[in-house]
Amino acid sequence: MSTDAIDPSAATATSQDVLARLAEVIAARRDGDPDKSYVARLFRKGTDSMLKKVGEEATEVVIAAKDGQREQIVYEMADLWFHSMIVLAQFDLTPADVLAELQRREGLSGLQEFAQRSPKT
Ligand SMILES: N=c1c2ncn([C@@H]3O[C@H](COP(=O)(O)OP(=O)(O)OP(=O)(O)O)[C@@H](O)[C@H]3O)c2ncn1[C@@H]1O[C@H](COP(=O)(O)O)[C@@H](O)[C@H]1O
Repeated sequence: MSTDAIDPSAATATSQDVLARLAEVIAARRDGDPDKSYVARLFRKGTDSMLKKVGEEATEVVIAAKDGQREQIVYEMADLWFHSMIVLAQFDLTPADVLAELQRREGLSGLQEFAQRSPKT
C-alpha cells in the first residue's frame, strides 16, 4: 500500500460502507486457506496473535504521531483499524456495534459522563 498522498475527497458519505464491506470480507475469509488469505491466517493463529498485532499497530500509530508524519499516521491507523476489526470479528462483533456505541455517546460530554460514573469521595 502506498503512503504517497492523502486525498481528503476520498472520504465520502460512503466511508461507513467501507467498514461494512471490509467486515463482510473478513467474515467470508476467516475460515479460508491461510496460505491464500492474511485474514484466514490470523484467524488460524488465534486471539493472542490478533491482539499482538493490535498492540504493534497501536505502537506504530504512536511513533508516527510523535514524529508528526501525517501520511504515516493515516497508513498506520488503517492497519490498526483493520486489525481491530479482526478482533471484533473474533468476538462476533461488527463495526456497526462500535458505531452504535459512538452514536449513543453523541451529545454527551466526556467530562460529564466521567463525573457521573466517578463521583468524588
Ligand atoms: N485491509 C487490509 C490490511 N491492512 C493490512 N493488512 C496486512 O496486515 C499485515 C501486517 O502488516 P504489517 O505491516 O504489520 O506486517 P509486517 O510488519 O510486514 O509483517 P509482520 O511483522 O506482521 O510479520 C500485512 O501483511 C498487511 O498486508 C491487510 N490485509 C488485508 N486487508 C483487507 O482484507 C482483505 C482480505 O485480505 P486477505 O485475507 O489477505 O485476502 C483485503 O482485500 C483488504 O481489504
